[in-house]
Amino acid sequence: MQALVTHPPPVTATPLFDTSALKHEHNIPSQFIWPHDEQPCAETPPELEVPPIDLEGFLSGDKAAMSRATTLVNEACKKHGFFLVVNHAIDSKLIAKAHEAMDHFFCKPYSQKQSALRKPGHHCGYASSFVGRFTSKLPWKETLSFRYSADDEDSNMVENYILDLMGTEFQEFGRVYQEYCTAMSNLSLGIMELLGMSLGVGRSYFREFFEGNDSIMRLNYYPPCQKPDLTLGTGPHCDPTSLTILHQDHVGGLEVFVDQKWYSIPPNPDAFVVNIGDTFMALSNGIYRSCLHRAVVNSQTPRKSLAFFLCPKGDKVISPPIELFNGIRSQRVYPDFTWTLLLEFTQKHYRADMKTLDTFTKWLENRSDEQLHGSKQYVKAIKAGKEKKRHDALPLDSIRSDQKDAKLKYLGFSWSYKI
Ligand SMILES: C=C1C[C@]23C[C@H]1CC[C@H]2[C@]1(C)CCC[C@@](C)(C(=O)O)[C@H]1[C@@H]3C(=O)O
Ligand SMILES: O=C(O)CCC(=O)C(=O)O
Ligand SMILES: [Fe+2]
Repeated sequence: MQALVTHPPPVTATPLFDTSALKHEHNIPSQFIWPHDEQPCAETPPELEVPPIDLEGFLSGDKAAMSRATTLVNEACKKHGFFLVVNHAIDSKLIAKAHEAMDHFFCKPYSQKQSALRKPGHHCGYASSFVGRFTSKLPWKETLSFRYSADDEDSNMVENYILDLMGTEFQEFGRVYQEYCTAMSNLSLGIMELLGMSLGVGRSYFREFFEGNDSIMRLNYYPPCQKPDLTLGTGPHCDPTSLTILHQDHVGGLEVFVDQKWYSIPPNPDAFVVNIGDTFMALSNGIYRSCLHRAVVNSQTPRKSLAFFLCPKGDKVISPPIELFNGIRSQRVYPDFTWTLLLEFTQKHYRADMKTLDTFTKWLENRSDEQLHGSKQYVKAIKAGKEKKRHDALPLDSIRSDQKDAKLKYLGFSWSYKI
């Protein structure tokens, strides 16, 4: 398992990588070169055949359209956690303005973008190739991330954040993304109705769960790279968040891992790419899969993508509705947790990849043992097999299927089995 704590190298040792400055460089710094088995395919992989979901049809209440949409979403989310949404009613002019605003920011000199620099351990702000955060397998991208809250009292959070960060020159930028994030939040609630229906828990369950969402908007800017077969714009990962609504520009580069192979997702300006994240996989009790995906770069053209990461309020307990572990799938797959804790895990302890949720579960258990019994020595003794666990919690894999009601309680999360 990867080291849980990634200490950034001492400031003096951190070489300054501005991927935009490196776009013509043929001699790529080694920190950007990925291990051979993770490097992108030499040829663009085949396109994934994904039937687009007609959201307007579903929301209209037309029985045939609703049935088709719920069936397609159920199949896609059980198989790979990815689908396309069309007829989404998002104004194409707003999408175009969001892409233009992005160019306005990323074309600024590095020194100006640096004023928005992400602070260590925090997810908001500007990052370039994540220098100082990771020491290898650096992503070939620049990003700008900020929070969006659907609560009324925070109705201008995005606009105010951007104004504070970048000044009045970016006032219009802030207005565009305030409007764009509000549109994404409303779109995601419609998709939550669809997911609720497709899982058989009703239209309102997940819609209500995410009404007051506290989400993340991320702008991805991928400069050209002269060694696109050795680097990655975004490495293979599952989003730790609940649902991602992504709009990619005309360039292409998003790839999804299905049936042990990578597939490319061709750009479609009229569609949003939607993928299930780790948190919704837990909310579905593992019935829907968190989508494994990555982004490749090219040697000619910058690529941009707008990613809206739907997240619940930080303190809501991530626990599946009982209907999802009271029948066919009789056991809980993941423990209760909060998004605040999982977000902290990805920002301070672990680089999100395709194993984040499993690693997080183990981290929670170890952390709870330490907290419960207050000693690292205890955990070390457990690991050395010198001591039995002094509480009724059993590791997930040792739960016997005949257990009627094993209550496993850890600090920070709890789960119970009703079999
Ligand atoms: C909560 C988040 C962490 C990341 C941004 C959002 C959702 C996706 C995550 C990420 C993109 C997964 C791949 C690794 C990562 C470090 C990245 O390449 O940006 C992740 C983001 C992050 O931790 O900043
Ligand atoms: O840029 C893309 O197409 C994908 C980006 C992504 O997966 C992410 O930001 O989580
Ligand atoms: Fe992602």
